[in-house]
Amino acid sequence: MSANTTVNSSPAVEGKRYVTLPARPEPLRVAVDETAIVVIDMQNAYASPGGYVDLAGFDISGAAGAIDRVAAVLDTARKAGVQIVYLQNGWDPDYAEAGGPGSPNWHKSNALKTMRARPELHGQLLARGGWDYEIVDALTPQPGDLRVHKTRYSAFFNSQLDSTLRARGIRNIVFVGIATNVCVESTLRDGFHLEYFGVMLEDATHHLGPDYLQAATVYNVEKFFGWVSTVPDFCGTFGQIADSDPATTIRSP
Ligand SMILES: C/C(=C/NC(N)=O)C(=O)O
Repeated sequence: MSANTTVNSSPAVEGKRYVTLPARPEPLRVAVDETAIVVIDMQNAYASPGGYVDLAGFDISGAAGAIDRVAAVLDTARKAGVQIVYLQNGWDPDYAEAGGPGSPNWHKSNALKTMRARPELHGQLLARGGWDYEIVDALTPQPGDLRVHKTRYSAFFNSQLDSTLRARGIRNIVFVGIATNVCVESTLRDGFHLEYFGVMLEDATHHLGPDYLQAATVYNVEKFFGWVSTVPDFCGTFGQIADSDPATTIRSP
């Protein structure tokens, strides 16, 4: 397929609204009501000073800009009638869901490691019900948005995400959130294997670690697992339609 040929994620059906999102490596034509925004872990843990990744020593200076750009995406999506699904990463307050020493998560989770190194933080990081687990104030979910809890990096693992999306006929997922190279990429990859068309808005994501990790995920998504687009392109495309706007509806010839 040539680099500029538009990819259709589903056959055209009369009465449905379609848009063509500029993306790399190809523009992607999607049905609006088969598309969801999946907001990965825009929680205080990952995006606020004093949250888990800040306390664990990661640079979160890029998170504030990501919050603003995610807010713009969500505003446009709501006006276009696109379903929004918020993922929240974490565990029960007793950390039973985190797994014990028999789980690799217990050994690799930087939140758990930080709490073991600083016992005064025990019970505060990524615990459901606490400030760290909550979505940042600027992105508070609105009526009609959905929230899905997850306990590992991939939002598809042991969660209700797949059934939540399938029940609503979603085939296309537009990903925003943190961290590009961990939970965003893990979820987009698993989505690919579950037959979802994944689009990452590169400027509405933020990575953890060196800058080359953002570039690496962008490369992986563009080359192997999905499509890469931007906030201006998403807002420019979906901003042209309002909920139930007939202008983009496919009609029989
Ligand atoms: C490192 C990390 C990443 N999470 C994410 N939301 O990408 C974690 O949860 O510990």
